[in-house]
Amino acid sequence: MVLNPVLGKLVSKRVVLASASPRRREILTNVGLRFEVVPSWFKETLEKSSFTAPYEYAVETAKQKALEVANRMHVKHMRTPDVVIGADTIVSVDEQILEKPVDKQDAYRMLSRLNGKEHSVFTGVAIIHCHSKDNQLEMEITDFYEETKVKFSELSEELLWEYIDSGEPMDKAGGYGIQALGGMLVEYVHGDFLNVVGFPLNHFCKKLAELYYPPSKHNIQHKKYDSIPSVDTFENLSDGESSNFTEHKAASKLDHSGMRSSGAAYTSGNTSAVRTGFTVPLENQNGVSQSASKLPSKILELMDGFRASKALFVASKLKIFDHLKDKGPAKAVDIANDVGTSVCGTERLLDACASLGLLEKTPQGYSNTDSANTYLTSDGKYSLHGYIIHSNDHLWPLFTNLEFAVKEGSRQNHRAFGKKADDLFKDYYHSQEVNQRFMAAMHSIAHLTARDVATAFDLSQFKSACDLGGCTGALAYELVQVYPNLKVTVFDLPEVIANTSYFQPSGQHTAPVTFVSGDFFKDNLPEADLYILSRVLHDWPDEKIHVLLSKVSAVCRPGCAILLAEMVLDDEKKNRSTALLQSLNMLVQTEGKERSGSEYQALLKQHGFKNVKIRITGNLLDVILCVKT
Ligand SMILES: O=c1[nH]cc([C@@H]2O[C@H](COP(=O)(O)OP(=O)(O)OP(=O)(O)O)[C@@H](O)[C@H]2O)c(=O)[nH]1
Repeated sequence: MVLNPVLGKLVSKRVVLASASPRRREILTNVGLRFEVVPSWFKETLEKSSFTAPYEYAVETAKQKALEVANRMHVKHMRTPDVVIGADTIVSVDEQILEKPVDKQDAYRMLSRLNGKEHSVFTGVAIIHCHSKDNQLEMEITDFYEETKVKFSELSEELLWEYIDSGEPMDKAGGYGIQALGGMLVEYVHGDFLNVVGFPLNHFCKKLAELYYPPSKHNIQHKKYDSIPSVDTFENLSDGESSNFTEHKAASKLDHSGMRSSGAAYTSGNTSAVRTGFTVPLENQNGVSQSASKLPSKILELMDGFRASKALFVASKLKIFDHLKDKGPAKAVDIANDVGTSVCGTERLLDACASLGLLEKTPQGYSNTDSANTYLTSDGKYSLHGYIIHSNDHLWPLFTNLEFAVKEGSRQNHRAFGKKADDLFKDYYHSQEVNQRFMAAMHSIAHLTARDVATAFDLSQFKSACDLGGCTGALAYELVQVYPNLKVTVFDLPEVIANTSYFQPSGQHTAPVTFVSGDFFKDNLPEADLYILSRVLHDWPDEKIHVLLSKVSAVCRPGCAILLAEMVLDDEKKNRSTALLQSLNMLVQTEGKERSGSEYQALLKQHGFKNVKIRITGNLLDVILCVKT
């Protein structure tokens, strides 16, 4: 017997679970679903950086798992299944995706990242309805995801290792099993518990309800374009309703966006129109209502992108995150009084920030989320405040001239700021304020990426390094921490070196870092075993890069090396939107661009750097190392 009528719709169908996960099997068996298990052979190796959000990665992997099984079963002339279900669970923390650990060290790395913090668990699910027609496999794919927030307590090293030694982490996303020993690590769970375990049962049933019980014609005609979901719960549905999946398909096939064709992704509790995934009435010019497919959520998200960015920028400029770190939770009226803004405007800004996941809103007032405390307050080690202010004050005016930049193929500083600087960096150095703002922005990104850049390769063979254009020294300080025998010289323009003292870390690691002023295009370069160019080459056109690389090559002895830190594009330049948007960013303000691994290889080769190694770090900067032979 199946308690839920929605699951009853699957009773007569051949259902296949394309997963080896014993937890998924158990969750679905427990609710009376009858199915076969055919584990997917799809390797979970999709390029993570090509997805703009972690849930997209989980959804795509789930889809590929299910597709592989559907195709394999069809090709092998086994009876084609009616429904194939695939799922993929990932953990997302600090913009990183964690899957199952490969060994104990990996489990330790993951659990240490989660320690004392909140993270998100996403499970992507794909439901594929299959039909075999003239021996051709036809498929209708529905996909969705669910997000659950989980917070770990502060855990000691000893406890972490004891847990790792239990063996439990090894086949679990993020390295823990919330349903067993791992439950002891968890302080709270916000959202669907089973989603963390590996399968969002509630959302799955709602999705089936949407598929098998689409809204009746009567309901559709009376709904407004922006109506909330037509199927919000599945409990009150009875088998007596007259619709079926095939009827619904005919109405839902259109997707004017050209984007994913079914199953708009949404989080639980979000009741926007996107959530329905159903036909909604649109009136044509004659006032006759016609069916359109679900809303093009990705396009709508992109259309809204600039509003979300600006809300973040303004909240940062007003130092709302600093304020809430000290005084939260606080009411809108108190925040408005303290920062000197209108109550009505502040309240809307705070609500928008809460909806974007930057703040939490409770009856006590607004408070920072963990990631706002870490990244959005102005004084934290990993603060992005400097870069956000730079984005608002410098990049935003440049980007408003993107159309000119694309038409003319050149930077737009003259339009954005009313003056044409011959030298790229002159813009920054004409005022102390702008200079410090730019340095703070570079410092933010350098801090966030420094550990991954420093550890992408083993650099312990080098005794001295010179960070050309090393700005505030953030990478240099990280390097001397990771490699205690290394001495690093930061070489940058006099205007930069004059302002570095503000960014110096306190503590005993300052001695192996020295600052030397000079222009790497004109002056002699300091002697070193390792020359570092982090976010430098992307500022310049190839001709200028050749000037710089030939200077580095001339002072680089055999056995010495060059290390580049840049966003490395894939060779076809089609995947990594962060890097491709960064390349537009370089267009509006420099003569440079982001380049692919092969392009960097070709540039280096011309200057005697041959054995080029590239590491994609998963962070904002990738690393290229080449030892001169
Ligand atoms: O708290 C828990 N979190 C996660 C799990 C289990 O972790 C894995 C996640 O891995 P994946 O989604 O890749 O699924 P696989 O096990 O590899 O099986 P597939 O055949 O579907 O690829 C999943 O098993 C979760 O159940 C957990 O148990 N507790």
